[in-house]
Amino acid sequence: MSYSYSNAERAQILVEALPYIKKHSGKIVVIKYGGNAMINETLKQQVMEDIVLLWHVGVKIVLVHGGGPEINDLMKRLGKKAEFVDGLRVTDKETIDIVQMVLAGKVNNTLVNLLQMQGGNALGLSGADGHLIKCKIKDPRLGFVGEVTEVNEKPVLDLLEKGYIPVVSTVGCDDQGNAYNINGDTAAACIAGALKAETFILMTDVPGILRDKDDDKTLIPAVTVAETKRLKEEGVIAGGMLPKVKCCEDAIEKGVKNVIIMDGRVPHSILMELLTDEGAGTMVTGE
Ligand SMILES: Nc1ncnc2c1ncn2[C@@H]1O[C@H](COP(=O)(O)OP(=O)(O)O)[C@@H](O)[C@H]1O
Ligand SMILES: CC(=O)N[C@@H](CCC(=O)OP(=O)(O)O)C(=O)O
Repeated sequence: MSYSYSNAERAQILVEALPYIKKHSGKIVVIKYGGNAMINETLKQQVMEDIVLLWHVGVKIVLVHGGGPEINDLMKRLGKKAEFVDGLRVTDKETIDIVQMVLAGKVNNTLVNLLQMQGGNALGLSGADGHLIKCKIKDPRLGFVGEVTEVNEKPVLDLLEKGYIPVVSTVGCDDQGNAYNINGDTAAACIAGALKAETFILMTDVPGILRDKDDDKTLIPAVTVAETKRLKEEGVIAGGMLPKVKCCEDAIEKGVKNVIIMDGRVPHSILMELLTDEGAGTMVTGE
């Protein structure tokens, strides 16, 4: 989309971003990207543009991605039925191979490529690289689904230090070399926590935490962890939002300053959140 702004208006818009650029430059921002926001090619392109723009102004971006719909797609093509228990994919031996191929292979490569096409310098790694994500079996009934036991943030810090955008797929491994499938939100929250990120952005398919989940106009722009606990007790936060909010709480407990649940379907929502006073989605903070 292009707008008919005068040059003076364009300059004014850029100047208005200056305090926000100063605020975030040099800080670590972890972005969890996945789900439907990753299916739409135009939206995907816009997310990559946002990331590269922020990277150019000195924000230390770490992109952690899922790819559930793409795993479903390959499973279907291979004639395998996808099965979920409490939102987690039942992952047998064959499925973990598919998960690795899709997440650490196709999706990771594609995102690295797209970032580089926008002029960014990206480097892909999986949770198995550099012992980034260690895990153990979460529940034997789920097969190779990993529960994160340890995050070694050093490889990510090294890449940030060298000026790269690390792009992380959420496959982990144990000391015996078994690969595990980890839920994208959970893995991203663990990485954000280990990095003590300034900001952790969780992209989803709803505007944020809503007071009435069927009414987008009831968006709650900001909540504290104490308030999320109350909203859960009241039943306002339920269903798929429950594990998401748990990820926010865990990340904050580990030292992340702000977590933002935002709508990945809104074009340039990342820039709106970080570089304007409009904000986007729900910001969760410790107090
Ligand atoms: N208070 C709430 N605000 C927003 N969404 C909520 C709320 N309570 C429950 N939900 C449900 O949570 C879902 C988001 O979780 P989910 O679909 O698992 O996200 P994703 O696919 O991005 O991981 C929404 O589609 C909505 O149905
Ligand atoms: C254990 C488990 O369920 N893992 C997820 C990992 C991918 C993911 O989380 O993808 P999104 O972020 O796109 O949802 C899965 O297999 O679908």
